[in-house]
Amino acid sequence: MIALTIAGSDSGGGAGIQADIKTFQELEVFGTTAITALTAQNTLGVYDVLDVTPAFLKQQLDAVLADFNVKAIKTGMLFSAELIEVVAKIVGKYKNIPLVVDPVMIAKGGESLLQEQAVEALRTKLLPLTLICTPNIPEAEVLTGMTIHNEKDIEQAARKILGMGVQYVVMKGGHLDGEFSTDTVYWTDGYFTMKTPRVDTKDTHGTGCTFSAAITAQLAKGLSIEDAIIEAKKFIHLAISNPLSIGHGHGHGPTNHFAYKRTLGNCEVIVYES
Ligand SMILES: Nc1ncnc2c1ncn2[C@@H]1O[C@H](COP(=O)(O)OP(=O)(O)O)[C@@H](O)[C@H]1O
Ligand SMILES: Cc1ncc(COP(=O)(O)O)c(N)n1
Repeated sequence: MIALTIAGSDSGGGAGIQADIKTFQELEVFGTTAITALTAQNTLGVYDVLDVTPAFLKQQLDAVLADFNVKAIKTGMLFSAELIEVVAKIVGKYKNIPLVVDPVMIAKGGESLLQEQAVEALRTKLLPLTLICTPNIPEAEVLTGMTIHNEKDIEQAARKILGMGVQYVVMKGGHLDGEFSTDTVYWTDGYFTMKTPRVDTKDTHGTGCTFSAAITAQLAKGLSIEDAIIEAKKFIHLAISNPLSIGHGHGHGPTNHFAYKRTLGNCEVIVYES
């Protein structure tokens, strides 16, 4: 099975393209890539960003899609409106390949990974092509212009994002408080909720990338949309709850991409169906 990630490189290895390939590998999916930008980054922050030209991103996408039988595609850091336009134009020609969009905007350290002017291109060009979009709460606020305080707001924001052309929205609850880290999956006429215990840690660098890469890998392997998302929730919970404790310890350390296989995917996800 082959998957493609269109994302930024994280020199620190915990997020971005590196997190995606490690996750694909762990799930026995062959990873191909189209890199949008290089970041000079570690557990303490992003020090610099160097984006590729739209023409070079197109070359990478054309090279991969012309040769490989790609079964699922994900996007991560897309950085600019120009790069989003290239992705939408090319991915739009492959409507049969499921597209997972992680609308990456801000790194855990607060640095911007998406230019402000690019949000509109994300909304209008890419979201209409998207099977599954995985915003965290701050990203959902930017996409919808809403302020999210409670479950009712989460549902309203999700419904707004569905209105932008997305088929399934996974509203991630990593940024909320509480005993559980709860994500809710919405589609036009239903939703379900997934809960795993919240791990008390600041080593959450790359959680969103890893989660969306795991969904993409499971789709590439042929799982249903619901099963792919639930299996990915196990993957990310195990990755967060088996810490690697690397880096200097003052910042956000990476999650453990080896944990899923080592624990045989052994993790309970509480699922409430609507
Ligand atoms: N401390 C935590 N304990 C358990 N699960 C978490 C924790 N933080 C995040 N998650 C889970 O990790 C996934 C990514 O969520 P989140 O951290 O909100 O994304 P992002 O990296 O985009 O900010 C979600 O499934 C979320 O519930
Ligand atoms: C290149 C790159 N892409 C994405 C993220 C976001 O990481 P997270 O998954 O923690 O939101 C990042 N820090 N760097």
